[in-house]
Amino acid sequence: MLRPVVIFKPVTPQRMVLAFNLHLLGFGRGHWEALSDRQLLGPLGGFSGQVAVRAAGSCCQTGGLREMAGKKKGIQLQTTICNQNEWDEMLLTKGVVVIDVYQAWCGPCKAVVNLFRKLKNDFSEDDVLHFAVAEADSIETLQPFRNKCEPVFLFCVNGKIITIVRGANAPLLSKKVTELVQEEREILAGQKERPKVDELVFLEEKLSEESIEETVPEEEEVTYSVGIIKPDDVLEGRVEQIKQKIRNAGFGIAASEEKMLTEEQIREFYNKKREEPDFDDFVQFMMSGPCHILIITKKKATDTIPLWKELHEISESMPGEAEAEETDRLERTEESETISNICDVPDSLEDASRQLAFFFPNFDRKSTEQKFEKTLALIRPCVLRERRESIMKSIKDDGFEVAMQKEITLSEEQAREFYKEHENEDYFPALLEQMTSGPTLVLALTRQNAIAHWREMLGPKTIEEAKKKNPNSLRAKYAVDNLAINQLHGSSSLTDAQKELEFFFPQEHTLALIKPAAAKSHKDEIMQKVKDAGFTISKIKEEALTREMATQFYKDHEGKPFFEELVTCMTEGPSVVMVLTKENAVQEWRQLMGPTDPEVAKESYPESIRAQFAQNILSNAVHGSSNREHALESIEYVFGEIDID
Ligand SMILES: Nc1ncnc2c1ncn2[C@@H]1O[C@H](COP(=O)(O)OP(=O)(O)OP(=O)(O)O)[C@@H](O)[C@H]1O
Repeated sequence: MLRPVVIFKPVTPQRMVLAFNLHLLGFGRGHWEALSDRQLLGPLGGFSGQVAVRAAGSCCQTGGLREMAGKKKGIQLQTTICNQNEWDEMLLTKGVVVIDVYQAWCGPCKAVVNLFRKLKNDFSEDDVLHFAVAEADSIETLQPFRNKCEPVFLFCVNGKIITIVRGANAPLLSKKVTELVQEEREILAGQKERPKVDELVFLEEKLSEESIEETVPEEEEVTYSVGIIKPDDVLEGRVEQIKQKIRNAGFGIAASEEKMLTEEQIREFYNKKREEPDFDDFVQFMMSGPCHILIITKKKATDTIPLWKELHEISESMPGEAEAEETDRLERTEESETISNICDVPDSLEDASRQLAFFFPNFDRKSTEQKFEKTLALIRPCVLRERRESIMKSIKDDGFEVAMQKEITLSEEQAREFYKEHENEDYFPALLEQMTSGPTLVLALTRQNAIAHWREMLGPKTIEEAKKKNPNSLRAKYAVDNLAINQLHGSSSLTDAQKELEFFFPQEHTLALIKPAAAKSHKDEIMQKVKDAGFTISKIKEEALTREMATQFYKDHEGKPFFEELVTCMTEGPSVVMVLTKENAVQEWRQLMGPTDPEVAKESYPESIRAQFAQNILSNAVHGSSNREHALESIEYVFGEIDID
């Protein structure tokens, strides 16, 4: 897994001294209580050899949130660790302790309790397995886990936190527990030496949601091959068509470069053909003009080389001329040319690796794999009117996701601001005129290497150059007669992309509230939806609204027949109140909430929160600010003047 979560460091002498002192002071054995339910909790004994549990109700916090599983039976499966002292005390426990680190607003993870109970039963004879819960906010050591939506399980073995599982991943939790308990058994039975394990140190930055989202998951691992597009195809302008064909066949293109190959490079790449009679002529031909060299990628799971070999066998041809709607034509084939005539590739993985190092010595696989980027794309007014569908198809076909989009007619002031770096250019007046002439489609596009890839699809900046050098590029294909301004824009660097995305999609805050009935029954599911939709939870608290607060929220409805009932419904128990942050947060949260009436929501937007979790129109699960001004007003009302940014 590439997810960077922790670094390792040995346990510090100070920690050991602290633990030892706590033990001397009587923390540990005296402070924890053993329970007599042997089946559930193991045999009685000294602290180091017994299940460490606290009697129900001894926790420093009370209330529904902190109800432990198993309370109904009068015993707790999981010990509650309330503060740093108790955390340090827990570290004295011998054996394996599985700690559910939770947030106050969502409580301990209920989904795993049955699994833990089963594991406890399975290993009841060993007395080496213990379970605990710890609220991230009340323990300094757990500071890096604060304000996270996902449950986190830490594994403490013999006083050291040695591993971590994120999410209520039952199979993984079960596997880890089983492995660790079995190892403990062997160690206790003298069959195995205790292995030297480093303790985990939690790093807040590395645990941030962003770093997780920006990292390519393991299953996305890719393999690489080098492809060469020959000089005649380059000279006759077929490079883009060939690349498109390669992408259509399910491959990615991580890099591409036009260059004159040296004789040595050609002989090296085509080494296998060296015995063929016309090999020298072929080498001369390859040196007759620039080639286009590609790094072709394929997800590892699908095995690059065999698939690539299959491509050699597919009898297909490329279309002749470039035309505006040629994406469709690319799909049509004339049965004459094999793909191996279009683009040459090595035969084996070993060759591919060698060629990659040979042609692209500086190519950094790791950084390429991890560059999952967002870029800004503009489709300008003239072309948007005529060719919207076809451009959107090219975007989707090339593996882009549209993360955000809006149509906007720029005012002259906005256009001047956006293009201020171009204001001394000859084309500036024409650009202003074009950008203010009607709606522009603004897109935030995501995929691996989005910035470079989108620019590559766009082609050269001027229409003249695009038509000459890359007639299949989008700027050439979608040029508008008599207009010198190209019709599509893409950010040129990561910094530009961030700046431009911020210009069109500024980060916004909204006030979101989970109403009392839903907070009671569906909090976890709703929080998961918030997280899945990519919101940052900038502030959160759980509290019962006063009538005054509820009236303030819904002041626009005062006097309506349902108003009193609405206020009652809003004050009948604790709500979860949040500041959600994202580009376009107000609108996106309202979209995720769904229509006011859950019956309508079920019809028109069944995935929405209200469709899934609302009871009725009054108790309709969630509330959200209706516009930016309301959002700022309500945020200040609930959280005071806060600096969220
Ligand atoms: N006709 C109605 N009958 C009963 N309750 C209603 C009715 N219309 C609105 N409500 C309640 O008043 C709340 C505020 O109404 P509004 O029209 O502002 O809906 P909304 O903007 O979708 O929801 P919210 O403001 O809660 O985010 C709704 O969430 C709903 O609970």
